[in-house]
Amino acid sequence: MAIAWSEKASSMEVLASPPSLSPPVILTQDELKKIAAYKAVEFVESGMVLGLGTGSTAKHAVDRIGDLLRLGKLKNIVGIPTSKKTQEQAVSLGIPLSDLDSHPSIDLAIDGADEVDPYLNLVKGRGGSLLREKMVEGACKKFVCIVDESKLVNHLGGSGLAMPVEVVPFCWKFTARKLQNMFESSGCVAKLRNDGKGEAFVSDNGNYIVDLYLKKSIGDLVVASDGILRIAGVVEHGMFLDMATTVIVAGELGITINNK
Ligand SMILES: O=C(CO)[C@H](O)[C@H](O)COP(=O)(O)O
Repeated sequence: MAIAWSEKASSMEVLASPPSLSPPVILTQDELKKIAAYKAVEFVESGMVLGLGTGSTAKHAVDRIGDLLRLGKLKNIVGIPTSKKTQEQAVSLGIPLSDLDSHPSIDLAIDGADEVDPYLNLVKGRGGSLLREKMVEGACKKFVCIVDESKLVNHLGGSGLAMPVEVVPFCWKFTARKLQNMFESSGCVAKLRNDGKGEAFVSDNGNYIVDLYLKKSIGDLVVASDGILRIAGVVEHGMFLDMATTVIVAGELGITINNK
């Protein structure tokens, strides 16, 4: 049976509230992201192999890990970055890096998300790194997702923002049309993502991203996922179903930790 975040909220523990000050402190979205990220880094222990996420929320976590390494509070960390951008950030912070070939089992990954439903299914990839994120986070014993409360939705696609699908550049219009037709009854419009300079956005893997905009729920998520992956030309999609083991949500009322 479908549930909504508002129903779930009554059963969630608020772990930390901002201090009660007068006048009330309004935290920015970025401050909330940082609070969630710092909380997640409390799960990190010396000696761990860590999946390092991508995006403005994950960036705070990577910064924090770098700080703790520099201060000697964490030791012997190996990071597995989920994008070239995170790789550059981690190198600049002196975090030792490796890859899935050498470290096929990861202790813990920390990453953001674009949407989180009440079952802790996610949409990821508005930053364009969904393939590497799915590979790394799929290899994790624990995947802690960190979001501010604006990312909570009652069903995936519910924010009205993009549901990303990574496709090969070859005949991308053909693939985009197939995707749009597949979700026609959900009012789907498929658009090629651009890089903001008039060209197609190209992922770290040399692929394009087709963003699906949905007016209605796409129904059964496993059926939708399987359907998308059966289209030749699709590399991966941004639905992360049953992957997050914990979602940390930072909001004006404090932090909630939601475990699978
Ligand atoms: O999936 C992602 C990148 O591919 C990001 O984690 C997601 O887009 C959230 O980004 P942000 O933390 O900047 O809101």
